[in-house]
Amino acid sequence: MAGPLQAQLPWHSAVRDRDGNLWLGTYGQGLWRLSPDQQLEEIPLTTTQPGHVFELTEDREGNVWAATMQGAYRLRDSDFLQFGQPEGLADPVFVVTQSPVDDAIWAGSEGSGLFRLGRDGDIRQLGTEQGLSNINVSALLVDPDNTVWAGTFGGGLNRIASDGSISHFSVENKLPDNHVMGLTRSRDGRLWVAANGGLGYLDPGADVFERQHGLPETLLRQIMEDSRGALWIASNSGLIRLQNGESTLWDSSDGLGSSLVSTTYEDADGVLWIGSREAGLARLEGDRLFQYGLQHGLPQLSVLAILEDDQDTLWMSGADGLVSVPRAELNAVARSEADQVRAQLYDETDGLRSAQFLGGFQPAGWRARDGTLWFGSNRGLVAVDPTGFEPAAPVPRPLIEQVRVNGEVIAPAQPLQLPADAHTLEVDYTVPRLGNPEAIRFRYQLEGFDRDWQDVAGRRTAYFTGLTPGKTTLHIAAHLKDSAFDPTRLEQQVSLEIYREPYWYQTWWFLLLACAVVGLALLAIYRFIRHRAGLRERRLELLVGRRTRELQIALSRVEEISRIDSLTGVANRRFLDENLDKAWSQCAAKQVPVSVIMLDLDFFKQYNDSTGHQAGDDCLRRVAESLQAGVLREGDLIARYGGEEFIALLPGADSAAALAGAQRIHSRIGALRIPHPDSPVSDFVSVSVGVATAWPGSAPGTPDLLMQRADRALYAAKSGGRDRVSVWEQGRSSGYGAPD
Ligand SMILES: Nc1nc2c(ncn2[C@@H]2O[C@H](COP(=O)(O)OP(=O)(O)OP(=O)(O)O)[C@@H](O)[C@H]2O)c(=O)[nH]1
Repeated sequence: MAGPLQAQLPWHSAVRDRDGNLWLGTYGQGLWRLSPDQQLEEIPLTTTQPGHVFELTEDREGNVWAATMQGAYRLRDSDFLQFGQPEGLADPVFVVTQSPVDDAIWAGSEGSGLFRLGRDGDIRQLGTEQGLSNINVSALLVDPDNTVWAGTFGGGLNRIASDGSISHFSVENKLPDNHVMGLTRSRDGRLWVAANGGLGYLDPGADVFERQHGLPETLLRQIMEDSRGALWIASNSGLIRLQNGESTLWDSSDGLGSSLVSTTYEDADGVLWIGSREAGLARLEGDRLFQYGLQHGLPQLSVLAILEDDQDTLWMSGADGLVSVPRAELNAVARSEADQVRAQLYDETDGLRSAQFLGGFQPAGWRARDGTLWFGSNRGLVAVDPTGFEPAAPVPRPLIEQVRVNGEVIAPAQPLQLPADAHTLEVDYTVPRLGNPEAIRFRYQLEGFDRDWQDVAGRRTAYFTGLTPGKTTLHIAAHLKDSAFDPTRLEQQVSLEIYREPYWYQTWWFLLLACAVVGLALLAIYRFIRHRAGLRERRLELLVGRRTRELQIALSRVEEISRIDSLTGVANRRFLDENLDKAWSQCAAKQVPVSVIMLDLDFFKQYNDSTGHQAGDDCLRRVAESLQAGVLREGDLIARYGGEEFIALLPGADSAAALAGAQRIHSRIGALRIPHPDSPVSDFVSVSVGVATAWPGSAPGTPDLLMQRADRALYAAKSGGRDRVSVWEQGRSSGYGAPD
């Protein structure tokens, strides 16, 4: 420390910062800084009060903090050297270059003429009073002999000799136009001038400009000679290459994003970089043109000056700030090896007085011999020392400052317990970073709520409504505004576990219960339906059974009806016919005889006539009853054969048995003693009976033949006098029991 300093300053506090500066806080005499090269300067504090500095400290980001009566001051060196009006220069600066002889920086301003910044910090201004043709200096060139060429906007070209004398060139010296935009000296010694509407050149030693023909009629801005000797001219109609007197134009039809080309730069590999006012950066390698845009990671689309530092990083000034991007990354994108570059954008939040740089004139930026990069901006000259450029301090983990539920502040516990009626949740967070808080960007994501990270830029509150009950986690991440957000960088994230109580109807046990109740109800409904279906089935079965039985009864009734004679109740003729055939075959099988008794009421016509038809029916019924009742053996069949004629079928009965049966029948009917007043043979109803017997198993014959024989025997009984029994015999029928 300098000895006298102690005596001069009543210092009260001190701190040595990371750059070796000693900061001294005094009582009543403000804040002072002693640089490592022993330069002492007062650091102005914006206070009207006497400068009492009680305490000094440096934070981990390199900010120096001074505690004063009026509060705390944060003091921080800008990463940029700036020369504007406060430093004795002018705003705005169009062009900047450096003398190759004395390293002085020359700057051309709009409205304030030309400035020279000497290495000793001396600033000299040249205006019309010093002989400059115009105070809008729009093009600059310093020759190796320290001759300065200053093109102006409207006042032609000034040549400032090393002795300070100024001479003018204008359209009178065949300058293409008095609005000069670009200046360069090609390797053959020619001075080229790009002007509004044309290109001209001044050969060494000549006093009159020559016009370069064959170029498009447009606003020409900058001229650059590349390593192969071709001239490249940035213009408002595209990029023009002039080689061997021939011009070639690249414009938007060739893939350039915009035809408003503002600048060009050739890198060490011979690749041409093209800046445009509105469409970003393009890269031309041979014939291959690649246009970069925002999608490739460029933070802005205006590129007004392109410079390169020793680390092969391109620095580009634009309307929204200064961008740095490694050239290798740009190459990788152009070769499809990467999608995006990692670009840094510097603007007011990084300490720039204005982020609006100026371009279109030559040179809009200049790389000084010490590697410093100079740019013209709206607020003066900006110098960047890329080597001393500190990378941005890493962004620390965000901090949760406050949590509000339904507008009420609650303690931010882990996990955060929220009541069931938590309708709104607000979480305030920040990053404990003391320098440039605007450079921090935030994102957050609520698990199960946000599908992706929400980009909330600089907002430091997360707001949620309609939180679902149960557990979730809020993740909050911070990153620098220029660097791409990387969700895997957990060291830049903080997480807050949240548990929202469910309402009783949202609890698991209630849901379980509800499920069980619904399940049981469904089961009950199912069983009820099944029970009903079973009942109906059984009822149907019963019904079907009953109907079946009824049907069977009806059927058997029909069957019975079909075999019973309705008047007398004995079998009818159809049934007899069926049974006759059956009895015939059975008797044949058993080798037994079969007999038929055929009987007919005598003079029944007369009976009907004398007693009436009803009495005739009754008579027939009584005869049938008598036949049915015990006259025959089991297996015998009585049938009404037709009218007043009956048949008795006697399987197994031989002729003797049949005759005996016939006689029994005859006697029983006679014994009924039914009066027959008109019968010539008896006073009572009588019958004539014919009997026939056959041996189906041993003698030839048929049932029909048996019936015919019985009929013939009956006929014999009738013709024999009636009221008698007649047996069929071969050749004749014999009569028995006829009344004499
Ligand atoms: N009341 C009544 N009469 C019947 C029935 N079937 C037939 N007859 C009558 O029986 C009579 C049969 O008459 P005929 O064939 O001439 O014989 P018949 O008078 O008995 O004289 P013979 O047989 O020669 O003794 C007819 O008058 C029929 O109308 C019946 O079901 N009911």
